[in-house]
Amino acid sequence: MTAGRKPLIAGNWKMNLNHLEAIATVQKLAFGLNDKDFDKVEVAVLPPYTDLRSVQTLVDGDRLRIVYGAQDLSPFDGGAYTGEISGAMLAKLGCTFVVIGHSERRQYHREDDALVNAKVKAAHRNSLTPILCVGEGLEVRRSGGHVAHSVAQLDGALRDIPAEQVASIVLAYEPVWAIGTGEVATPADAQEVCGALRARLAELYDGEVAAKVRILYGGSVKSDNISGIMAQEDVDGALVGGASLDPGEFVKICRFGEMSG
Ligand SMILES: O=C[C@H](O)COP(=O)(O)O
Repeated sequence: MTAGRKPLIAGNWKMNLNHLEAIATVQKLAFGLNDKDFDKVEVAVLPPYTDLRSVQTLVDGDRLRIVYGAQDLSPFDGGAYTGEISGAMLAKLGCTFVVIGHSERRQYHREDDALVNAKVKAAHRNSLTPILCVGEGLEVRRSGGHVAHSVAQLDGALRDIPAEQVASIVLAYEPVWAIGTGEVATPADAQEVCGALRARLAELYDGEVAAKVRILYGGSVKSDNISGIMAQEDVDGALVGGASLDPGEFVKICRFGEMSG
């Protein structure tokens, strides 16, 4: 965490919580985060598509300082693509963010770097901020190729994306072996790859662009390990899966700076 980049804690609900559960969850989050001086951290929720309208109504109606986004989008802006959701539809629902290239999309839906790149472009066409995920599996980690692997995914995702668009992007380093396993990367592991991603941005663009980009860590983040992760220079927040489904725990994660010991 470095002054100048506002920390972002984003809860990726994955395929959990229907729209009624979403309303109850956001209400509990709002209750836990509603003091006026809690503005040092940007808090986002990333619900399933079917929850977005309910979340929008709640956030707008109660003027909550919680932003929200989707977990994926189509690379196309409209047309005969059964089952797809366009960036324009998400923008109309007031989404700020959209997750792109999550390892579960890469693994279960065979998304490759070219498709991830097309989705980043679709997000920008529709004024959505990508939360672009990269990260290695266990075999790559064991072979020592984790930095090169994550940097290569970054290169593929950002092909032909101009500097002014990259500056507003959010990156998320999520080692696949740490997702939903309870196996959290050490703060030093997180810093190693997040630092390498920032250095690569400086090479591809320049230091000014690299310094603006927020880089999150994701993988078994909980209230008892967030502080060590956030203490790292190049880690600007967290992409939280399982722990974001428990509003009490998610509030504690968002309030990481207030925890003692
Ligand atoms: O998008 C979130 C990540 O996949 C992390 O999930 P997790 O916190 O359940 O390990």
